[in-house]
Amino acid sequence: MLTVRTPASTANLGSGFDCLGLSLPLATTLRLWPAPETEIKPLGDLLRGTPAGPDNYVYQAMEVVASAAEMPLPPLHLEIESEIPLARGLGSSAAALVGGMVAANEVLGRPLSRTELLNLASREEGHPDNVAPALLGGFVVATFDGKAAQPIVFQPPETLGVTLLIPDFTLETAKARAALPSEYSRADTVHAVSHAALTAAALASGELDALAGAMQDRLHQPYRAALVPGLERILAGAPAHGALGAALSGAGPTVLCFHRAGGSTAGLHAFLRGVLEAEGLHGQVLDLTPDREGTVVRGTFDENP
Ligand SMILES: Nc1ncnc2c1ncn2[C@@H]1O[C@H](COP(=O)(O)OP(=O)(O)OP(=O)(O)O)[C@@H](O)[C@H]1O
Ligand SMILES: N[C@@H](CCO)C(=O)O
Repeated sequence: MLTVRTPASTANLGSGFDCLGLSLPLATTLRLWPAPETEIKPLGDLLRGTPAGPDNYVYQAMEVVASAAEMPLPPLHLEIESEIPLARGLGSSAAALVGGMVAANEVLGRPLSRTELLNLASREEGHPDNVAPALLGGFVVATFDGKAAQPIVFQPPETLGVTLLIPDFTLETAKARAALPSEYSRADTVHAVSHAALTAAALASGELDALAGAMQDRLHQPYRAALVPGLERILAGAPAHGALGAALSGAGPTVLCFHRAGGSTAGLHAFLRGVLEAEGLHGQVLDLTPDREGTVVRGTFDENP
């Protein structure tokens, strides 16, 4: 049996819109083996409602690789399980896409390189900031010119912890992107470039006290605040409650706070829950440490379970 495990990811980290991403330890897991006819089984509560046929996003990702490699997929059994809540800003679509692509590449005997897989996934997603950490793990800075992605991966400091506030409601990325303006002033552009660069430098150097200032953003968060009740209050108040910095995770509605790993996050949790309750919303607050491995493949397609 072939098993492919692909992590969740948080993109943007403030101003690093479409170019910064961090891999997180929740994962989507695919299990595949040969079968007389193709069968697709999404399992578990989080995948309820996702298609159990060839229109499933994971299988569509597999077909993208088959088409690029000009090789047909054999009939197969595909089980999909996920710990990543859908449409919450935690890279569920990137994990499904990258997992499916890596799985197809394994099934077909690895016709594509990792670089080719990353380029294909970036083209499908439109930007590399979730797919690159989903494939490569760790913290990724990546550009994308519409054809090829150029990633640099490094491991975040051991002292970096992550707190997520994951609301119960969903927000499709397409809707959250539609809320953004198509043009920005020079001042906002300079603000974005400088803050994204400073965020990357803070994470690369371990100068974590710079994060609160570095993670300021004028590019997407102000426009998405209307779609995420409580966002502005959290971004303004989190540092006073122990966060090193805070940002909307990807397209939202999850909000990400960094904290010092090993330190108490009780005050931060109480603050985040208080904002959620004040907005009349429900959700969960989770402490995690970054994923460092990216997509992991185990076993082979030849072995039946
Ligand atoms: N494991 C999966 N199997 C099938 N479809 C999936 C799976 N994971 C995600 N999807 C599809 O992707 C959609 C969510 O993608 P979307 O880009 O809106 O959000 P996200 O990837 O969770 O968040 P973000 O891109 O902001 O991090 C789901 O509604 C579903 O259609
Ligand atoms: N950079 C993307 C991440 C979500 O896919 C966005 O914020 O829209």
